[in-house]
Amino acid sequence: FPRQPDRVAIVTGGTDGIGYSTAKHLARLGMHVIIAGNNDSKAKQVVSKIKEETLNDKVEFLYCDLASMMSIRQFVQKFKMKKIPLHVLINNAGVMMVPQRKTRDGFEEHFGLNYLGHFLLTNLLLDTLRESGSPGHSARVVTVSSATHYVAELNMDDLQSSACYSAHAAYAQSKLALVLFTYHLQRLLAAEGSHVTANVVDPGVVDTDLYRHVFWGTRLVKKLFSWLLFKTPDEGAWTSIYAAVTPELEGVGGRYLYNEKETKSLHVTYNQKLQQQLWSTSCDMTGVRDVTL
Ligand SMILES: NC(=O)c1ccc[n+]([C@@H]2O[C@H](COP(=O)([O-])OP(=O)(O)OC[C@H]3O[C@@H](n4cnc5c(N)ncnc54)[C@H](O)[C@@H]3O)[C@@H](O)[C@H]2O)c1
Repeated sequence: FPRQPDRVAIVTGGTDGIGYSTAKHLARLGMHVIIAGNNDSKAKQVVSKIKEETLNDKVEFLYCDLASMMSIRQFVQKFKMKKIPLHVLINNAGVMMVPQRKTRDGFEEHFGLNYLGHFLLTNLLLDTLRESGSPGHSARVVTVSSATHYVAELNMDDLQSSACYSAHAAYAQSKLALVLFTYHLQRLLAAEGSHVTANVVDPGVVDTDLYRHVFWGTRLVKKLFSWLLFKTPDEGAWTSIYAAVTPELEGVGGRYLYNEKETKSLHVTYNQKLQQQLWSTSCDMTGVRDVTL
C-alpha cells in the first residue's frame, strides 16, 4: 500500500487483537494513529511497542469507553482540541457473548457498545471527516462487522434483547446493525456529495481474546481450533487496512468486504426502509440529529 504520511487515523480497540495489528500497520505506513480504548493499563506499553516497531512517533492513546456516551463525547472533545484532520476512522472495538449486562446508559452491552457506541462516535466525528476528505483523497469510515451477522435478526421491537437474552443472538444483532448503519451512512454521504466513504469488513475467524467468554471444553480444543482454523491478528487486520488505504477503493463506499473482496451481506441489510428505521431509532437513543433521506 502507498505510504500515508500527513494522514490521521483513529482505531477503536487498538490495544488488542485485530485493532492492535491494524494500528501497527497504519503506523508503519506513516499515519498519525490515535488508539481509542478503555484499556488504559495496557495503553502505555502498546504505544511504546508500536512506536518502536514502526519507527513512527505519531502514535498515541486517548481514553474512550464505548460503553459510555459521556466518555465518547469527552473523547471527541479531546480529539477536536488537537485541531488535526481525520482521514480514517476504524470502528473496530467490540465484545462478544458477554453475560447479560448493560452499558452506563442502560443499553444491552453488545448493542450499546459494539453498535450504538460506534454510531455515536462516527456521527460526532463526521464534520471533521467531511473537512478532511478531498477529491481523490476521500476520508474513510471502516467498520468491523462479522460473518455472525448472517445468522442474525434485528428485533426492532426489542433491540435490547430484554424479553429473551441469548449472548450469541445479541452479539450477532449488534454486528448486523453495523452493516445496516454502514449502508445508510454511505447513502447519506453520497447524497450530500461529501468526500467521505463508509465500508464494512468481516475480518474472518481470528485468534484473539474476543473468545474469552466462549466455552471450549478444554484448552487443547481451543488450541487445536486456533491452529487449524483461525487467522493471526495480522491476517485478521488485513481487510480493515485494505479498506482504509487501498487506492482501489478511492471514492468507493457501501461495500461489505471479506478477504479484500466485495461480498454480499445478508439480504435484509439492503432493505433501505430498515436502514432508515434503525438510523432514526439510534438517533433518538444517542441524541444525534436525524437526517431523513
Ligand atoms: N476475532 C474474531 O474471530 C472476530 C471475528 C469477526 C469479527 N470480529 C470483530 O473484530 C473486532 C475486534 O475484535 P478482536 O477479535 O480483536 O477482539 P479483542 O478482544 O482482542 O479486542 C477487542 C478490543 O475492543 C476493546 N473494547 C472492549 N470494550 C471496550 C469499551 N467499552 N470501550 C472501548 N474499547 C473496548 C478492547 O479493549 C479490545 O482492545 C470486534 O469488533 C469483533 O467483533 C472478530
